[in-house]
Amino acid sequence: MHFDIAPLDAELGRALQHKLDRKTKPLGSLGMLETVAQKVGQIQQRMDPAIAFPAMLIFAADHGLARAGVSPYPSEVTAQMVQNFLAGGAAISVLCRAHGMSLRIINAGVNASFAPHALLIDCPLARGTANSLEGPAMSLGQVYIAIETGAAVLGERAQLGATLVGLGEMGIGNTSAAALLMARLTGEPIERCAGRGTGLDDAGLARKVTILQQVLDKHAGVTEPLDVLAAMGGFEIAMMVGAYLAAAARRVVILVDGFIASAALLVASRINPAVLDYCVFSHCSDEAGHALLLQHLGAQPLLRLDLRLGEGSGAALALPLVQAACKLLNEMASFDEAGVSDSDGNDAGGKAGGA
Ligand SMILES: O=C(O)c1ccc[n+]([C@@H]2O[C@H](COP(=O)([O-])O)[C@@H](O)[C@H]2O)c1
Ligand SMILES: Cc1cc2nc[nH]c2cc1C
Repeated sequence: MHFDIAPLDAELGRALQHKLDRKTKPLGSLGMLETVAQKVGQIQQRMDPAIAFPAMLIFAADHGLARAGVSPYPSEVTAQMVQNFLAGGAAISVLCRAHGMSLRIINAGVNASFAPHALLIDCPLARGTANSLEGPAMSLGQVYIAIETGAAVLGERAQLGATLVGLGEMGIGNTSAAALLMARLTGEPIERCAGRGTGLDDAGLARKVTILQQVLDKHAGVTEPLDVLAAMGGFEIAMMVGAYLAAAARRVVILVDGFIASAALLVASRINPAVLDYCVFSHCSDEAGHALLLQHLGAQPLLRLDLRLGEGSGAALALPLVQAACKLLNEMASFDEAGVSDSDGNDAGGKAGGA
C-alpha cells in the first residue's frame, strides 16, 4: 500500500498567479477563486485547467457504536438512504443532476444486502463495524482491504476520464467515529470534536460525549493512524482514505465535503500529507467540530451554508465555483488584450481607443 503523491510545482503556481494578475480586475480581487484556479492548474499541470467528467462517490456503511445510542436515527436509515440514492430521490441525487456530476454509491459495509443496480458498487467488508466500546471497530486487515478498495474505485473513475471527484458518505453513527478519529489524531478533547450529528438535543449530546470518552479510554495508547482507524473508524471512512490518496496520486482534484469527509482526510493526511495539496475545501459544516478540524487541516472552506447533511452535498454545491474559477482564468481578457490600464498606469497600446 503505497501512494506516490507528487508535490505541486511552485514555479507553475507563480506562472498561473501572474496570468491571473494580468486579467482585467484589481489585483487579487477574485479572492479564493484565484487560489482555486491556481491549484487546479498546478494539479493538472496546465495553464488552462478545466474540469472534465466531475464524479461524486458516496461511501456508505453502518457502525456498531450506533447501538450505544449516539444518534437520534436508527441504523436502518443507512440502507434506506442507499436505496434513496439509487432511486434518485436524495439531496445529492438532485445536486448531481443539477450540476452534471456522475454519481456512484459504494456499499462499504451496510447492514443490508442490495439488488444489483447501475449506480451501486457493491463491495462490503462486513455488515457494519463492531462496537468500538467493546473492542476495535475492525481489524487491521479490513483497514488495508478498505483502503485498497477505495483506491480501486477512485482509479476506475479516473480511468473513465474524471478529473475532479467529490467524496461523500452515509452512515448512521459516523459523526461519532469521525469525532473519535479527530480527538485521537489531533489531541483535542472530545467535547471540542463531538457535535449533534443528525440532531441530538442537549441531553443526547452530553450522553454522546460520555460514550465517546469511554471509547477513547478503551483504546488508550492507540495512536498510529491505521491503528486508530481500525479501533474507532468505519468502513466508509477507511475506503474514503484510500480514495483520497489515490485521487492525489492520479492528479485528480478533490472536493472535500463536511465533518466526516474531513475526518477521513485527516487520517489520509497522516499517511501522506501531500494529499492536502490536491484538496479544495467546499464548506464549513454546522457540525460543532468541523471548524476546528478544518483549522487542523490548514483549510479555508469556500462556503458556509450551515449545512449538516453529509452525503457529498457541500462538495456538489461547490463544483460550479471550481468550474467558474477555471473559466475566469481561461476566458477573461488581460489588460493588454482589452486595452485597460493597469495599476502602474501602463495603458496597453490604445487598443480600446482611449486618448
Ligand atoms: O457532513 C457533515 O458535516 C455531517 C454532519 C452531520 C450529519 N451528517 C450525516 O449524518 C449521518 C451521521 O449522523 P449521526 O448523528 O448518525 O452520527 C451521516 O449519514 C452523515 O452523512 C453529516
Ligand atoms: C434521513 C437522513 C439522510 C441523510 N443523508 C446523510 N445522512 C443522513 C442521515 C439521515 C437521518
